[in-house]
Amino acid sequence: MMKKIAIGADHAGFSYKQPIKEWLEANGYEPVDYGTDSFESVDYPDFAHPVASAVENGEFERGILLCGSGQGVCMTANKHAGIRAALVWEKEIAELSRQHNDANIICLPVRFIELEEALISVQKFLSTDFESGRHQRRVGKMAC
Ligand SMILES: O=C(CO)[C@H](O)[C@H](O)[C@H](O)COP(=O)(O)O
Repeated sequence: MMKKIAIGADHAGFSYKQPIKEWLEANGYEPVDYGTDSFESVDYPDFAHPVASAVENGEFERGILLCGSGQGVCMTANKHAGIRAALVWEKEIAELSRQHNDANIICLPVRFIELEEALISVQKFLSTDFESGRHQRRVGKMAC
Protein backbone atom coordinates (compact mmCIF):
# COMPACT_ATOMS: atom_id res chain seq x y z
CA MET A 1 0.00 0.00 0.00
CA MET A 2 2.86 2.30 0.86
CA LYS A 3 3.82 2.43 -2.81
CA LYS A 4 0.93 4.77 -3.62
CA ILE A 5 1.60 8.28 -2.32
CA ALA A 6 -0.92 11.14 -2.37
CA ILE A 7 0.56 14.52 -3.28
CA GLY A 8 -0.98 17.98 -3.44
CA ALA A 9 0.13 21.58 -3.65
CA ASP A 10 -1.10 25.13 -3.97
CA HIS A 11 0.40 27.57 -6.49
CA ALA A 12 3.32 28.32 -4.16
CA GLY A 13 4.17 24.64 -3.85
CA PHE A 14 3.51 23.73 -7.47
CA SER A 15 7.12 24.10 -8.69
CA TYR A 16 8.32 21.16 -6.55
CA LYS A 17 5.39 18.85 -7.25
CA GLN A 18 6.68 17.51 -10.56
CA PRO A 19 10.29 16.93 -9.40
CA ILE A 20 8.99 15.15 -6.31
CA LYS A 21 6.67 13.01 -8.45
CA GLU A 22 9.59 12.14 -10.70
CA TRP A 23 11.71 11.19 -7.68
CA LEU A 24 8.87 9.02 -6.36
CA GLU A 25 8.47 7.23 -9.68
CA ALA A 26 12.22 6.69 -9.99
CA ASN A 27 12.24 5.14 -6.53
CA GLY A 28 9.39 2.69 -6.96
CA TYR A 29 6.49 4.76 -5.65
CA GLU A 30 3.27 5.64 -7.44
CA PRO A 31 2.33 9.29 -6.88
CA VAL A 32 -1.35 10.18 -7.12
CA ASP A 33 -1.63 13.87 -7.93
CA TYR A 34 -4.37 15.96 -6.31
CA GLY A 35 -3.27 19.22 -8.01
CA THR A 36 -2.89 22.12 -8.37
CA ASP A 37 -1.56 22.11 -11.90
CA SER A 38 -0.29 25.64 -12.49
CA PHE A 39 1.09 28.78 -10.84
CA GLU A 40 -2.38 30.36 -10.91
CA SER A 41 -3.34 31.50 -7.43
CA VAL A 42 -5.51 29.00 -5.55
CA ASP A 43 -6.50 28.31 -1.94
CA TYR A 44 -4.37 25.67 -0.17
CA PRO A 45 -7.27 24.05 1.76
CA ASP A 46 -8.84 23.03 -1.55
CA PHE A 47 -5.84 20.72 -2.09
CA ALA A 48 -4.83 19.86 1.46
CA HIS A 49 -8.27 18.55 2.49
CA PRO A 50 -8.57 15.98 -0.34
CA VAL A 51 -5.07 14.64 0.34
CA ALA A 52 -5.72 14.50 4.08
CA SER A 53 -9.09 12.78 3.55
CA ALA A 54 -7.52 10.16 1.29
CA VAL A 55 -4.85 9.37 3.88
CA GLU A 56 -7.36 9.46 6.71
CA ASN A 57 -9.72 7.00 5.00
CA GLY A 58 -6.87 4.55 4.37
CA GLU A 59 -6.58 4.99 0.63
CA PHE A 60 -2.94 5.97 1.20
CA GLU A 61 -0.52 5.32 4.04
CA ARG A 62 1.39 8.58 3.44
CA GLY A 63 0.84 11.94 1.78
CA ILE A 64 2.91 14.92 0.68
CA LEU A 65 1.66 18.51 0.80
CA LEU A 66 3.41 21.57 -0.58
CA CYS A 67 2.75 25.28 -0.12
CA GLY A 68 4.82 28.42 0.30
CA SER A 69 5.56 28.20 4.01
CA GLY A 70 4.19 24.72 4.61
CA GLN A 71 2.01 26.15 7.37
CA GLY A 72 -1.33 26.44 5.61
CA VAL A 73 -1.43 22.89 4.27
CA CYS A 74 -0.13 21.55 7.60
CA MET A 75 -2.75 23.35 9.67
CA THR A 76 -5.47 22.22 7.27
CA ALA A 77 -4.39 18.58 7.21
CA ASN A 78 -4.16 18.45 11.00
CA LYS A 79 -7.87 19.32 11.26
CA HIS A 80 -8.46 15.69 10.24
CA ALA A 81 -8.62 13.36 13.23
CA GLY A 82 -6.56 10.61 11.62
CA ILE A 83 -3.80 12.87 10.36
CA ARG A 84 -0.44 13.66 11.89
CA ALA A 85 0.96 16.21 9.45
CA ALA A 86 4.53 17.40 10.04
CA LEU A 87 6.06 20.67 8.88
CA VAL A 88 9.50 19.64 7.64
CA TRP A 89 12.34 21.90 6.54
CA GLU A 90 15.30 19.53 6.68
CA LYS A 91 15.99 15.80 6.63
CA GLU A 92 16.52 15.21 10.35
CA ILE A 93 13.15 16.75 11.12
CA ALA A 94 11.68 14.42 8.50
CA GLU A 95 13.27 11.42 10.26
CA LEU A 96 12.11 12.57 13.68
CA SER A 97 8.58 13.17 12.41
CA ARG A 98 8.46 9.46 11.61
CA GLN A 99 10.52 8.04 14.51
CA HIS A 100 8.80 10.01 17.27
CA ASN A 101 5.50 11.23 15.84
CA ASP A 102 4.45 8.59 13.30
CA ALA A 103 3.70 11.41 10.84
CA ASN A 104 1.55 10.33 7.92
CA ILE A 105 1.75 13.57 5.91
CA ILE A 106 4.87 15.64 5.24
CA CYS A 107 4.36 19.36 4.62
CA LEU A 108 7.17 21.14 2.79
CA PRO A 109 7.72 24.94 2.66
CA VAL A 110 8.64 25.28 -0.99
CA ARG A 111 9.55 28.96 -0.76
CA PHE A 112 12.04 28.20 2.04
CA ILE A 113 13.67 24.86 1.23
CA GLU A 114 16.05 23.84 -1.55
CA LEU A 115 14.75 21.14 -3.86
CA GLU A 116 17.58 18.77 -2.92
CA GLU A 117 16.77 19.07 0.79
CA ALA A 118 13.08 18.58 0.00
CA LEU A 119 13.80 15.38 -1.92
CA ILE A 120 16.03 13.99 0.83
CA SER A 121 13.34 14.87 3.36
CA VAL A 122 10.74 12.99 1.32
CA GLN A 123 13.09 10.01 1.13
CA LYS A 124 13.57 10.03 4.91
CA PHE A 125 9.84 10.47 5.50
CA LEU A 126 9.03 7.44 3.36
CA SER A 127 11.80 5.15 4.60
CA THR A 128 11.92 5.80 8.35
CA ASP A 129 9.95 3.63 10.76
CA PHE A 130 8.02 4.78 13.82
CA GLU A 131 9.96 3.82 16.98
CA SER A 132 6.79 3.12 18.99
CA GLY A 133 7.45 2.47 22.74
CA ARG A 134 7.22 5.72 24.71
CA HIS A 135 6.37 7.53 21.48
CA GLN A 136 3.28 5.37 20.96
CA ARG A 137 2.03 6.44 24.38
CA ARG A 138 2.54 10.12 23.49
CA VAL A 139 1.01 9.84 20.05
CA GLY A 140 -1.95 8.14 21.71
CA LYS A 141 -2.46 11.24 23.86
CA MET A 142 -2.62 13.65 20.91
CA ALA A 143 -6.35 13.37 20.26
CA CYS A 144 -8.60 15.68 22.25
O1 LIG B 1 -0.59 28.83 3.66
C1 LIG B 1 0.41 29.40 3.38
C2 LIG B 1 0.97 30.33 4.34
O2 LIG B 1 0.36 30.12 5.57
C3 LIG B 1 1.13 29.10 2.14
O3 LIG B 1 2.47 29.42 2.24
C4 LIG B 1 0.56 29.73 0.89
O4 LIG B 1 1.24 29.07 -0.13
C5 LIG B 1 0.76 31.22 0.79
O5 LIG B 1 -0.01 31.87 1.75
C6 LIG B 1 0.42 31.74 -0.61
O6 LIG B 1 0.67 33.12 -0.65
P1 LIG B 1 0.37 34.02 -1.93
O7 LIG B 1 0.86 35.39 -1.55
O8 LIG B 1 -1.11 33.98 -2.16
O9 LIG B 1 1.13 33.42 -3.09
